[in-house]
Amino acid sequence: MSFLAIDIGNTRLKWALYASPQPGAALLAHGAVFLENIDQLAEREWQALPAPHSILGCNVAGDAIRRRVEEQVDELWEIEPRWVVSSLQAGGITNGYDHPGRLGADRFVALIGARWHVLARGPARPALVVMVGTAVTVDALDQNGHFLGGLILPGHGIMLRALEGGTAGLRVPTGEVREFPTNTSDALTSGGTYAITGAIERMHRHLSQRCGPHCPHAPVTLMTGGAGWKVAPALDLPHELVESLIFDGILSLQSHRLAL
Ligand SMILES: Nc1ncnc2c1ncn2[C@@H]1O[C@H](COP(=O)(O)OP(=O)(O)O)[C@@H](O)[C@H]1O
Ligand SMILES: CC(C)(COP(=O)(O)O)[C@@H](O)C(=O)NCCC(=O)O
Ligand SMILES: [K+]
Repeated sequence: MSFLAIDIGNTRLKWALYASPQPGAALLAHGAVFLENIDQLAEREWQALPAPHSILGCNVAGDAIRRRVEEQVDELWEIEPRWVVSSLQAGGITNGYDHPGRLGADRFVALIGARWHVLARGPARPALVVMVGTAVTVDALDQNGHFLGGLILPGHGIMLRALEGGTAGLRVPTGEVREFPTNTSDALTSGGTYAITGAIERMHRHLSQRCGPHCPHAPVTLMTGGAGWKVAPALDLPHELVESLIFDGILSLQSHRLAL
């Protein structure tokens, strides 16, 4: 009953083949390709994979990309991939967005993955769910699994490209994160990093204040996304890098679906 999970972001398509559609299932294979290379998935990354029994994906890169990925699946297997659509509730969370269907599917499954991690470890507690990708999202889940809301801000790459494009003097190599940057490269890298960590620290404060009085457990901060490792060292909060968070959410959703 192997299961293929697909996460399509605005920079890369990530995929993971599991032995079965349950959280904690054995990981058989996984990979990531930049979006410009998705038309080679069938003849490269997926070519030697055993046919999965089911496929569930989340996509925030638009319908054209989704159709191109479906063509790659069709080239290899007789399976219709299913795609996550954000909704009012699923996988143990409730969605407080004004229009629940408009929450990015990757954010939605990351929240479900975070809820699974929280409950797998012990008593229910709030969670701050940070995804550092093309964009950065900082989402707040209360101790009951209710999504309170979240921030969207530019990822490092977009910030730097915006600054390069909007100025004459900021085309410089990447620098280091410093408390008091003394050159352009360090100033840009530190500015971008602290914009991201500052937003995370601010949302952590909001969530702690919201849930503090009647929740014995402080929020847990779970970070994921391709650039998470770059930001984590500068974050002034206890946190955990969970590379598989989105896939954990997709697995949880698929297991609920099969349980219905
Ligand atoms: N191999 C890589 N090459 C370039 N950038 C990478 C790589 N791996 C991770 N990144 C970083 O992670 C970001 C993409 O992360 P990812 O989580 O895949 O984004 P998305 O989900 O938006 O597609 C890039 O903007 C870059 O900062
Ligand atoms: C915010 C995002 C662009 C993040 O995408 P990513 O950085 O993972 O490519 C994506 O979650 C999205 O398109 N959201 C829809 C709008 C919203 O969530 O409000
Ligand atoms: K993402």
